[in-house]
Amino acid sequence: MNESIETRHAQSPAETARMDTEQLRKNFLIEKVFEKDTIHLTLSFYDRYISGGAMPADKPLELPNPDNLKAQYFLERREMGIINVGGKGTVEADDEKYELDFKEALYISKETKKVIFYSADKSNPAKFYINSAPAHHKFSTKKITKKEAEIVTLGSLENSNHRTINKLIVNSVVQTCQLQMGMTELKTGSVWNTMPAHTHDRRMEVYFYFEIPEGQAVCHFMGEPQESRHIWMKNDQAVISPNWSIHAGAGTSNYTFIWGMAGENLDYGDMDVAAVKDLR
Ligand SMILES: O=C(O)C(=O)C[C@H](O)C(=O)CO
Ligand SMILES: [Zn+2]
Repeated sequence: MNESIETRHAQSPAETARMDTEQLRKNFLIEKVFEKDTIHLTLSFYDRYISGGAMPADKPLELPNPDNLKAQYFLERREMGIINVGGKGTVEADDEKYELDFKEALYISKETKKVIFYSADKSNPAKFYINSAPAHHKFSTKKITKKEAEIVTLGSLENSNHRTINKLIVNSVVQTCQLQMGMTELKTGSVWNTMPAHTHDRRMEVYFYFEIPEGQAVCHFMGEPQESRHIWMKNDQAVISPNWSIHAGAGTSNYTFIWGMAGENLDYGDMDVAAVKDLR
């Protein structure tokens, strides 16, 4: 089997507050995103968001058509965002080929029938991190590099949260139905992302942590702002954040993460901020 799709049901804040470590991890953590010559996908019932990874090495990998979608093909009613977090690779979307280098992104429009993933060098395979949401309009497929991204620098070294937010798939850069994706890079010495933390009832979100150095980890905080829980994350793992949950993390070193979200609007700034002094 070179593909898998797992489903995750939506959990309420009250259920989540009663979960132990194992239950939290089972419901929200996505432990395995990348495996050589395999596509792993997780379908969350928060906004029917799909996240996962494709890592072609010895052979190209074709995007499957999971039975859960009951569609003629994966993107019949969906759009997709991809960010390469590995070696150089190519994504073929119908008859167009897009070369993606490390940290380059691709938005693929609804109604793209065939998507194939290739690596340029099997000894340094591409790792295509994939997010997908339901879509109701066909926009244009577009490659996005950091040059086209909207870039914002936030935080400070004094607050251990100096970071660069690369907004890659946002409505000022590319037209999408509901998908937004970007990548936040923490500066050396800064460990906190997304502080002050926030929720956004209008959208769910998935965080994918990478560039965590060997032997280090990130402690991801989730839950309602006054009822928080934590999940320890290793390199190349993702975590689902419900609309009602904060999503922030502190690492034992600096690191990079990809955020992806979908829901009611395309307004990146639409956040309900939880002041640090009020967190519990
Ligand atoms: O470090 C940050 O701050 C983020 O990257 C925040 C995410 O982009 C986010 O949560 C958007 O809603
Ligand atoms: Zn958010």
